[in-house]
Amino acid sequence: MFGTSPQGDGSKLPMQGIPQPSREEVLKLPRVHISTHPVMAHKMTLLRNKNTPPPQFYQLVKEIGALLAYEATETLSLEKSIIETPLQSMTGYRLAGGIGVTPVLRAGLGLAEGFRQVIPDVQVWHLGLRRDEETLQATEYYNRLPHQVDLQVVYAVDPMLATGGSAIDAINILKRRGIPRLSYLGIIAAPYGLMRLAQAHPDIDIYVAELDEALNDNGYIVPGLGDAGDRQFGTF
Ligand SMILES: O=P(O)(O)OC[C@H]1O[C@H](OP(=O)(O)OP(=O)(O)O)[C@H](O)[C@@H]1O
Ligand SMILES: O=c1cc[nH]c(=O)[nH]1
Ligand SMILES: [Mg+2]
Repeated sequence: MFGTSPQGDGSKLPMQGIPQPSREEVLKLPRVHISTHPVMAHKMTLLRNKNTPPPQFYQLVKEIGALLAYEATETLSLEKSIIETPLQSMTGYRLAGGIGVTPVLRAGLGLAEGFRQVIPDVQVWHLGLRRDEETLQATEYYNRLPHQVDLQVVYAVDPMLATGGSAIDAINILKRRGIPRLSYLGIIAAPYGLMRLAQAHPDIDIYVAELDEALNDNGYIVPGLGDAGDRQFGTF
């Protein structure tokens, strides 16, 4: 029911009259993870505040990206690593296989920076998608994904999961690169976009900081935070 994308016909607002699932419905989805950490809730309130200026907003996106990265990497595989401490040898662990992060431009850039503060040696694969604000359809305008893939997992990172169109496209593009495991990492999801992403890609894990109420008729998440790209980069 929620698998179709909105289609602006010019005569009405793009989400007008389109049924949306409730928060309760999407909370039942099996691979959806919504943060319950109090530090996240604190930072989210600062982020959403319309009086938070771009430099502080960008800093918060990075901090939230680091917290999300920590939560979303809890199931990564490890391999044994024998080292010498100053006192003796011991068997420790290191992450098995490489990790990739795909920031969906522009708004995903701050999240990717936060991710890199947790795991500095990730590969960063940039992907540019732009949502048409009248039809809500995303188009690809930049793609620097390498052809050689030797990673255990790639995280597509983008703060806003609204209709889900951009996230579905990003995962489709990454799947065509043959990556064995993919996850999506975002800040705020609308139930509509979360349901569509989970239905289109039931094989990925989806991590978000918070789940909001709905999309408004224009396709913006409410209560939301406005335009995550503009608020990071000061382009109002
Ligand atoms: O779920 P959707 O309905 O597809 O909407 C979400 C997309 O919209 C925003 O990007 P935008 O197109 O505004 O680009 P920007 O990052 O350059 O601001 C956001 O960062 C997502 O990529
Ligand atoms: O609420 C929204 C929806 C799409 N993109 C944003 O930046 N914010
Ligand atoms: Mg934007």
